[in-house]
Amino acid sequence: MASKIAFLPGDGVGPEVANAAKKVLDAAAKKHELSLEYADCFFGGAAIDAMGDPFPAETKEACLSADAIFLGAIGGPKWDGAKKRPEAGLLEMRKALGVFANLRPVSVAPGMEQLSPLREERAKGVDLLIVRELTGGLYFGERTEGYDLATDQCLYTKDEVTRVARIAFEAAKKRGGRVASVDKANVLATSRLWRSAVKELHEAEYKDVELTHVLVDAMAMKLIQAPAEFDVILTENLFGDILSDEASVLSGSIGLAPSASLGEGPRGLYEPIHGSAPDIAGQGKANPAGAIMSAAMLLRYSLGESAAADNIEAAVSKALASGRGTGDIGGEDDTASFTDAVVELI
Ligand SMILES: NC(=O)c1ccc[n+]([C@@H]2O[C@H](COP(=O)([O-])OP(=O)(O)OC[C@H]3O[C@@H](n4cnc5c(N)ncnc54)[C@H](O)[C@@H]3O)[C@@H](O)[C@H]2O)c1
Ligand SMILES: CC(C)[C@H](C(=O)O)[C@@H](O)C(=O)O
Ligand SMILES: [Mg+2]
Repeated sequence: MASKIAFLPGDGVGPEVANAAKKVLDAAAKKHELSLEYADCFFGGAAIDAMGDPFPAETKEACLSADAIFLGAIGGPKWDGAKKRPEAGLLEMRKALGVFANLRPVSVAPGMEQLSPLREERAKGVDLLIVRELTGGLYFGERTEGYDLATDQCLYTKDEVTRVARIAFEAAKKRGGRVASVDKANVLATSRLWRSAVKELHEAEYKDVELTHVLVDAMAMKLIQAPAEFDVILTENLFGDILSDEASVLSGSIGLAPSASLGEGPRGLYEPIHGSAPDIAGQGKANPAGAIMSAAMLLRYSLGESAAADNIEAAVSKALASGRGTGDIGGEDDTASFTDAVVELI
């Protein structure tokens, strides 16, 4: 039976990188004899234009009945004044899918240190996984918005912290065995709850994993100063959003960074971590590697096809190692020619 993928290209460079990922997925499917069926859906600004809502009921239904959801990117200045912005649609979708754990891996492959802005010793051996809580915290609290006063509520329950911490500890057991939990416990009540819930779970079930607690401002510094020291970085929604954009640049460009958002079951949401990049949209300049690697994560986590996922990841690494790449990493490819190079290697 065919695996069903809800396919949401979105806005700006979203469709450019999503179509690149689809091309690579199709090549991997052919090679590994997988049957994939796509349901094309309106989402984000494109859905506001077509249907008046960034997350229309039809799209929600297609996502909920799919095995996996693939998203390009959404948003852009065109919809800044919209009553319900594309970004609100994205938050609503993550909540509706129950994908509370967002995995954002960042690594610098041996020999690829020259792509990193750190360029030297510090970039060597960087291999980290950010586990970002995705359906709680400031992004989902109540808001009030007036002319001279606005508020955003930050709320976490212990259960919300424990379930995402468990994902981080389990991931660490399969990687380097270390978790750095990031919070702002010197100021925020939600961070003190975060720290005590993480400690309690560690004490009860994961004593074999090394756990440290790092304040978020210090982590912003350490990610530049000594990024190779870290293995799994566990953190709440807002901090994870910011630190993952920062960490992505360690490998050369935000355009290289993939993500998987997972909940209780195998169904997941896969998207590069970057946005719609309005400054380069429509010019064929977007780096599709993050979207392509997100497609690999889809095969691995939602469809259980790890051989096909390995094949895609190896093809991207090989293409990059041979000097192929888009302009953001100093290469001469456009989106299409880099994608073709990856397809060729598959
Ligand atoms: N998941 C998502 O869909 C998502 C994520 C982040 C931002 N956004 C939205 O995207 C819009 C633009 O946001 P922004 O400009 O702050 O962030 P952005 O990630 O779109 O772009 C930041 C910078 O990175 C560059 N960049 C991004 N993706 C790239 C790629 N694939 N290849 C090469 N360069 C790339 C851009 O050109 C830009 O200079 C906003 O509306 C924002 O809300 C959406
Ligand atoms: C667009 C925005 C809502 C989104 C987020 O903050 O989660 C984006 O920045 C991301 O990282 O996926
Ligand atoms: Mg972000």
